Amino acid sequence: MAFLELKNVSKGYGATGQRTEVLRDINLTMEKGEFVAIVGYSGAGKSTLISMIAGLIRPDAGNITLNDLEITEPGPDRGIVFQNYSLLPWLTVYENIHLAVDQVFPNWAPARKQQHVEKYVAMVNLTPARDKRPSELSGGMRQRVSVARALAMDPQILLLDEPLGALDALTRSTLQDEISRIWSDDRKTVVLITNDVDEGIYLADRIIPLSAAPNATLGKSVKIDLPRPRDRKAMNHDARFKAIRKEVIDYLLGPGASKRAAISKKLVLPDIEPEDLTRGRQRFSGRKPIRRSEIKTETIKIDS
Ligand SMILES: Nc1ncnc2c1ncn2[C@@H]1O[C@H](COP(=O)(O)OP(=O)(O)OP(=O)(O)O)[C@@H](O)[C@H]1O
Repeated sequence: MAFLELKNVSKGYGATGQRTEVLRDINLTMEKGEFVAIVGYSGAGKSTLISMIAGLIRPDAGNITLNDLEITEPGPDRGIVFQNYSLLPWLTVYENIHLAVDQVFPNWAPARKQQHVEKYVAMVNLTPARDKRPSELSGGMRQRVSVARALAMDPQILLLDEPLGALDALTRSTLQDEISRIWSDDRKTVVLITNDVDEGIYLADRIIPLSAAPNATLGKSVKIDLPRPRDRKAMNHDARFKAIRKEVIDYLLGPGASKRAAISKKLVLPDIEPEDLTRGRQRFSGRKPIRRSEIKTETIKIDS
């Protein structure tokens, strides 16, 4: 029995006549403790997909089960980290996490709650900032609080919806390292939504491309059999890494994608890292978000 299972899940928005079918026939099974990255175009329906797993929205067709129980609403068994932090601005780092712990473990003694919160504050290296409010924190620190808050609720599965998307490149790679370390210690089941193919390969056990909407669907799941802990720089020269990246990008740029691109030239492609980071122009100089208007599929060149 799979731990998480999505069976023939479809979802669209809008009334009849103006309706867009965003996701079609999504099938996914995950084992407990697995880290799966789903990578796709902007607007493909990644947030829609993770929101359905979170129980925030319901599929139009198909069903989603966690531990063989159908997901029909949000629950503490699923911890979510969004791109926009979603912290309470009037509470400190400690208090933001404590509030979540209070909700999930109301019967714990105060000392146990305190110890639990301190553990997760320390796990994300925020002990020196424990009494600061979100406005006093950098974007990376805020996202660390979000990760700590989600983990402190001890969910069965962690849903990461482009958690690093709003961060500068250097902070992003630091947080990738932290997520990787925390996952290695904790072995939670994780679904990571990202538009960065390299980020998915660096962090996950499997990476699955999502084609562009409408009717976006998951492509072939690619196993990431690269040893852990992974070395970002060495990985760039690894033949297996290049093969995985090529397979994912080929799917995203494949015949279906180019047909759709011919209809809409405004597709935003996933971030693609330069192969040699010592010569890389983008990662350490701060990768800017790609604007739709800046990118046309036919101008993208991928080194393999
Ligand atoms: N509540 C909604 N009502 C109507 N349309 C919606 C709604 N939510 C999302 N959509 C549309 O569904 C499509 C997929 O959106 P979604 O946010 O899931 O994509 P995404 O892959 O997460 O995009 P991004 O990477 O840019 O965040 C988009 O065209 C979006 O405009």
